[in-house]
Amino acid sequence: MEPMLDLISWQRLGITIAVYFTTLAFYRLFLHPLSRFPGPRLAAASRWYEAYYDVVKDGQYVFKIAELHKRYGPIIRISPHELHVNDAAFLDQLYRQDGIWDKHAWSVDAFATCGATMLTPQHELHKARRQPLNPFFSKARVASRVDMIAGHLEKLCGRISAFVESGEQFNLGAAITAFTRDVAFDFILGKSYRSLDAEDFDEVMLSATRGSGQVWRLGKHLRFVGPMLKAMPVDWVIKYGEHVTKIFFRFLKVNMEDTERLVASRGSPETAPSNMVHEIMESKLPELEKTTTRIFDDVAVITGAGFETTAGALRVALFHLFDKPDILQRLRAELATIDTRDLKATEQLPYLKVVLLEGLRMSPALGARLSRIAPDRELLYGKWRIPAGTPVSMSLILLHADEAIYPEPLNFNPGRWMDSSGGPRLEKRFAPFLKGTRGCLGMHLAWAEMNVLMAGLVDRFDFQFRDARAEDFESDSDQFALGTRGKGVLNATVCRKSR
Ligand code: HEM
Repeated sequence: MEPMLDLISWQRLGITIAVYFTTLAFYRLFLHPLSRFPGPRLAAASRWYEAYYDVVKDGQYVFKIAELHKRYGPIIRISPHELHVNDAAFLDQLYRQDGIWDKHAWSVDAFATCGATMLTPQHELHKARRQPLNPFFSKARVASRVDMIAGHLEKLCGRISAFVESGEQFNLGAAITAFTRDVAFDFILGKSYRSLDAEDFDEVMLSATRGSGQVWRLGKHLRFVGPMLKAMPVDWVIKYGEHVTKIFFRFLKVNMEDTERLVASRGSPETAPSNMVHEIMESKLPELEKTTTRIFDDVAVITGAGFETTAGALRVALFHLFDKPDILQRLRAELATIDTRDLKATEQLPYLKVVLLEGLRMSPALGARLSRIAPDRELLYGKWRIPAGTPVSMSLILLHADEAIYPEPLNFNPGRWMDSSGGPRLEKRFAPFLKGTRGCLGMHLAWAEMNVLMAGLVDRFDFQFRDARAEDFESDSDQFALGTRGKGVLNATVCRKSR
């Protein structure tokens, strides 16, 4: 017995662990297929480097990566396993329609919602799950729901008109999120979640988005966090959680019940209008993919992807429009050239389009770097041969602020997209929704909402933002979604547009 105890003594255990980690670090630094790529040694040796910026520094790794690019060049090794490229010319190589493209499981699994299409690492399974969603989110389907979008706009304008009468200050930032949220749920589930009816526009959802980013970052490094949170009984969290968590879980519960209701009503004649759940249920996917749990993962993630993304671009564009009278006047003059506000007409307006492009540039929807893996072939970046199976990522925050492409990137300047030589060149290097097999599913819905809301509000109201500053809209952290300094708040007073 004694020799056995001796064998597992603490000292031996310590030495074994030390030898293991030293050997692992040696392998990663000198023998690993990525060892010849530039980047900091610490990041190459251990993921704890990233964990420090993710967890301790609260979502700062993307900005550290920007610094590292300045030092080491456009392609760098940012962890033992992953490369990052900061060069818009590589967008077309990495986000493509042809070929097999996996996602980095380590990153997407941290959400513990493996049934969601967006978070499915494997190419084939993702492709199968996305198939029934493509027609549901097509431009034609969105066009068929413009009345629904216009209805929510009227409700928003009604709420804003009440603030015109009262002269009270209100949070336009939360009101915009309420609009995009109500539209997204109505579109996806055929039911509005009525944030536009809430007195404070369900302002708490702004913090909830940020909170889920924190959980995701922690879950990447501590793998038990996501599954543990998912296993917690919802009613228990609603009872004992802190304020924001409670509200978020209450909302998740309603969302789950709605999904269950729609799954159960499959094929029934008096079911809700067009909704995504039925689209999946009626698809050719195998029955295993049609369980309530799997579909709920998709509902939760797609509805989650569908509001702060669009709201962020609208908020920054609205702030700058009302902060820069010349841009506002030009947009109003353009709107005056059409006598309808329907989607088809507003889509044709070139200045409205560049105002929105500039909003999308200054508010890239996602703070997270977006990885792709080519499992079956090498990728080429300049002289670099990237081994098959390597997660390679790019970050929209960094691309959209590249001074070489966008001089004075912090300046809201729609004109940069109109310059006859520069504009088309810029659009070629710009992909705010990304492209390829895993590009944004909700792009047409987002464009419709942005066109309708912008034309609707600019036409009717004059906003004043007394305590808002341009810095409030700058990204301050990676919350998977974009974290901004102002956290989505945009306090406004309003009057009717002067004629
Ligand atoms: C301005 C608004 C939006 C922007 C800029 C945007 C941007 C993006 C980007 C960059 C991706 C790629 C993410 C990745 O590689 O992991 C993405 C994916 C996605 N987006 Fe959006 N998005 C917006 C609005 C929406 C809306 C309104 C919806 C739905 C209601 C939506 C649903 C999705 C989904 C489901 C995916 C995953 C697609 C897949 O993996 O096949 N997005 N979006």
